[in-house]
Amino acid sequence: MKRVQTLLSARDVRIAFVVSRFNERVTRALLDGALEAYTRLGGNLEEAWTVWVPGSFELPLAAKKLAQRPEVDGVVALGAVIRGETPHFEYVSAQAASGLMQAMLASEKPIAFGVLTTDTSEQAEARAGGKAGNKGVEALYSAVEMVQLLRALQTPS
Ligand SMILES: Nc1c(NC[C@H](O)[C@H](O)[C@H](O)CO)[nH]c(=O)[nH]c1=O
Ligand SMILES: CC(=O)[C@@H](O)COP(=O)(O)O
Repeated sequence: MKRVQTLLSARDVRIAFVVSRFNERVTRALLDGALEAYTRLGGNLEEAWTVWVPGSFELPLAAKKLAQRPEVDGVVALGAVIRGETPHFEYVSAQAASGLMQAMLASEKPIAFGVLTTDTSEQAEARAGGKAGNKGVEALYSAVEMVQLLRALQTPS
């Protein structure tokens, strides 16, 4: 049985970060976690793109453009969509997720989904470095692992 074993390392993995400015206090905490994890894995922040967009609805377009750059191996997309009084939450969160998936498949580069979709601000803060962890860190780990996996799969066995 063929298997792929990857030791998580970002030493030669160039990750770009795209972040929603909406709910910036939460999204900056997601970004801080992701950048710290990237550094811890050996990533070079000096060469890393960090791009801000108005909201999560705009993440897919910027993520796709970054993924299409030859010097980018993978993208981490970070946002916080917090339910309000109207169905707007459903549309923003669903299209952000769908758009990022389409961007990943079109670019054939990993685009990690680090977008919180919560009912309350408290739930969002708990997932951005609080008691429920940091989804930005999880998204970074996913992006690095997928870059390494795709490289292994492209290497003749
Ligand atoms: N309500 C939230 C938004 N709304 C803004 C949209 O993402 C978009 O920027 C606007 O509709 C203009 O196109 N965005 C979030 O990221 N989080 C929210 O809670
Ligand atoms: C997710 C959203 O767009 C939300 O913040 C908007 O709030 P509201 O539904 O009260 O307009």
